[in-house]
Parts: sequence; structure tokens; C-alpha cells
Amino acid sequence: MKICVPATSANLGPGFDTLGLAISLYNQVIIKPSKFHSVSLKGEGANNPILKDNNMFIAIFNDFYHNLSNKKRHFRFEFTNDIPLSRGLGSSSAVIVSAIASAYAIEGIKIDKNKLLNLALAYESHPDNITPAVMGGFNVAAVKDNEVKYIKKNMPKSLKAVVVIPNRPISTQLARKALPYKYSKEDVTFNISHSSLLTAAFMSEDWKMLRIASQDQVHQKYRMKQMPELFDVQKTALKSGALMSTLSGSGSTLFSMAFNDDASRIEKELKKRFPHFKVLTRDFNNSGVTIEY
Ligand SMILES: Nc1ncnc2c1ncn2[C@@H]1O[C@H](COP(=O)(O)OP(=O)(O)OP(=O)(O)O)[C@@H](O)[C@H]1O
Ligand SMILES: N[C@@H](CCO)C(=O)O
Repeated sequence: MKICVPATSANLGPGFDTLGLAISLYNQVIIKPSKFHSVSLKGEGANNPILKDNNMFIAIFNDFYHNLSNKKRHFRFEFTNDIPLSRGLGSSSAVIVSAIASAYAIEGIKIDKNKLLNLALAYESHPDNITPAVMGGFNVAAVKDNEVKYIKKNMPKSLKAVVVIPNRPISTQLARKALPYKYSKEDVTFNISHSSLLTAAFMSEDWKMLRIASQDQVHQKYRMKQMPELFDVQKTALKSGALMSTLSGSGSTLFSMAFNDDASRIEKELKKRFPHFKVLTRDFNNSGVTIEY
């Protein structure tokens, strides 16, 4: 049985805890019945002892498996991770979504994607990464009575994501603590207007509007101060022709979106200016988590 889940970029500037989209960069896990519990890891986190000994995926998988099954079985988990840890590309959401999906799949129980999304919400209270991780595409999401209410739009093939992944992580938990407790009415109004404009721009494919609509006053400046080079990354991406360039989730990755024809020039410029960071160009993902029995 094989589960594949995409990376996600949340917030998209002003849409704090609300907007997110899925990128064609994946974590994959193959699970096989086995005489003993065993784990193999390839790719991101492969040398991280926590992922071998105290793996969040295994803990969530076990929570669900023990509730769903009355059999005592052991498994071999073969992870191939392309989503970097704590870089703002939704690594925790990918783990949560794929662990829950795996527990159902190994028991042969089909799980509806809306149910999967609402189960994932118990592990990550903001819906902006888990929604595109499950559904794919661009999503606007809100939580009401412990349920995610969302609207999805598929991303067109004419656009690419260009991501700059720094060599240092930022933990989401700490990055959330770095934010102010209170905001001025001006900042709140700024973000409501820009987030609404950004959503309308995605829905109507008015891509030229993104540069203005993706501005934010609520979280980026507080977080990017911790890694000031990120301001230069953002400026370089926009100057090289990106349609928008925003802190991905809580960072440290900078996400940019570009027309296909501009993406390789932007990638080249970013690689030249920031040789110590990883720069990747990817399509968007529209299918979300996939399960092969
Ligand atoms: N492949 C993985 N296997 C097991 N646990 C993982 C894996 N990837 C991430 N994690 C867990 O998720 C934590 C990272 O979550 P965090 O929310 O800080 O970052 P993120 O999800 O990558 O960023 P963001 O939410 O801003 O997109 C890691 O410290 C680890 O506990
Ligand atoms: N909306 C979340 C995304 C990161 O998980 C944040 O910015 O903290």
C-alpha cells in the first residue's frame, strides 16, 4: 500500500491561517505487513534520529490503527520524503494527513476526503496546510464547529511555484509565538482587503493582481526579521518577474509564483544570488493525497 501527499504553501501573504495551495513535491510511504515493526527513511530527515525513534507519523498511525482494527499486526514503513522539515512547506500536515489515510487504507476502509480533512484538524488547528494537502489545488478554508469549510480551485498548468528553501529551519510553534497579541484596526483592514482581493484574483485567474494583493501586515515582517536575507529573496523574485512572493507558511521557505515562461529565469537569478539556499521550480498539484491499495 502506498500513500503520497503533496507539500503545501500556506498564508500566501495576507491569508493568515486561511489560504493555501499544493505543490508537486511529495512525501511517500509504502506500508507492508511484517513480522516486526521496522522503519526505513530516504530523503529529507533520513539522518534525523527523532524520525526513526519517535516518529510523529507512526504515533498518529497507531492512534488510528488501534481504534480501527482488533488485530495485532506489525508493519514495515518505508518513507521517501521530499518535503523538508520545518521549512514552511507543510511537512507536519503531510505527516498528519498521510498517517491517518494509511491507518484506514491498511484496514481496507475507504475514507472520504472530507472526513480525512476533519480528522486531521484535531492534530493541526489551522486548516491552511491540511486542506490543500488533502484536496490539492488552491483552497480558502475556515473552521466552524470543528469542521473545515473550504472552497477549492484547481491551479492551471500555465503557472509554476519557485521555492527558495533556506538551510535553517523555523519551527511553526515558535514562529506563531513571535507574532503580536494585538493588531491595529489599520493592519486588520489591510489584511482583510488584501486577502479578499487575492482570493478573488485566484478565482478569476487575474494573475497580474497578485503582486499587490499578496501584501501582508500581520505576520511576514515579524517572522522574516529572524532571517533578514528573506527580504532580499522576496525582492529578487519580484524583480525577476514573479507574480507574487510570500513567506511560505511560517517560513523559512519563500514561495513565489510565476508564469511558466518566467520560472526558469527567476530560478536562475535566485540560485545566483543565494547559492547557499536550495531553489526548486515545481508544478502545482491538484489531486492532494493519493492512496494506492
Ligand atoms: N517526514 C516526517 N516524518 C515525521 N515527522 C515529521 C516529518 N516531517 C515533519 N515532521 C514533524 O513535523 C515537525 C515540523 O512541523 P512544523 O509545523 O514546525 O513545520 P512545517 O509543517 O514544515 O511548516 P509549516 O507548517 O510552516 O508549513 C517536525 O519537527 C517533526 O516533528
Ligand atoms: N498559518 C500557519 C501556517 C504554518 O503552519 C502559520 O502561519 O503559522
